[in-house]
Amino acid sequence: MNAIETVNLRVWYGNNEVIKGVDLLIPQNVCFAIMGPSGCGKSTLLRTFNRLLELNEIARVEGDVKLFGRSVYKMNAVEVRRRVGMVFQIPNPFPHMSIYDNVALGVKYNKLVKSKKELDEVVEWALKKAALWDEVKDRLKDKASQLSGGQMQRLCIARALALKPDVLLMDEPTANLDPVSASKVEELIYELKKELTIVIVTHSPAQASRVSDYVAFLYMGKLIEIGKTEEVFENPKNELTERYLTGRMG
Ligand SMILES: Nc1ncnc2c1ncn2[C@@H]1O[C@H](COP(=O)(O)OP(=O)(O)OP(=O)(O)O)[C@@H](O)[C@H]1O
Repeated sequence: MNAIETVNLRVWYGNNEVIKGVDLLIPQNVCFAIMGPSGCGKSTLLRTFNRLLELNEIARVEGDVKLFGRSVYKMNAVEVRRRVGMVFQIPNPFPHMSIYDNVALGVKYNKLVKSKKELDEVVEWALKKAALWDEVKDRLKDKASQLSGGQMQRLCIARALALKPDVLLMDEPTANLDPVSASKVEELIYELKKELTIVIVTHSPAQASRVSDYVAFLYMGKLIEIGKTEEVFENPKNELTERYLTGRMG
């Protein structure tokens, strides 16, 4: 079964149609990249997957998004957002909260544990999964704002993982990181996709080719091409894809 499926998905902001009938299938346990030039609708598409888009009052969605075969619109929105975690372009931990609380908060809110001991275990587990534990284990009470940008982004990944999601959405997760921190996040993606499905938005073809198994090329709200990353990069079927991959598109 596919992790995510969209069926004739359309999105408008007011009268402006920005996603124009997208059908795509995202298999389980892969890293799936959505690439395309600025403004083509990548972030908008991603935000339909966990129903985050409906928090925007002027956004209107038509069509369907299925999570493991079930329409997300027939599920509880809070449950959808627990199962489909998200990491953003600018690391957004709660800066005044401790490192520990940043990870623990959602776990408590979703009542996923019964005791403090269990909570400690989940926090440790998530920080280990996000490859941050060794750097923070002796300073869990420090404020998140005291971390570096790269550490903050891994903290946000830990915060999402602590809810044990099936899918992790990453919207340009390395765009604001230095190269070393960015490659740490890319290594993490490689490890994490063994256990969950990752959908990453990137405007960098190089990053898509490094991290993803499948790739979709979006252009002006339309899905131009989709396939195994190797095949799309080696032999793009659409001229627009080729122009994008060879840097001949703005
Ligand atoms: N909150 C909003 N209100 C109105 N229009 C919006 C809103 N967010 C995005 N748009 C418009 O929708 C279109 C798609 O934007 P979106 O952010 O999804 O593209 P993107 O491919 O992720 O771009 P980028 O790579 O620059 O982040 C753009 O024309 C943008 O101006």
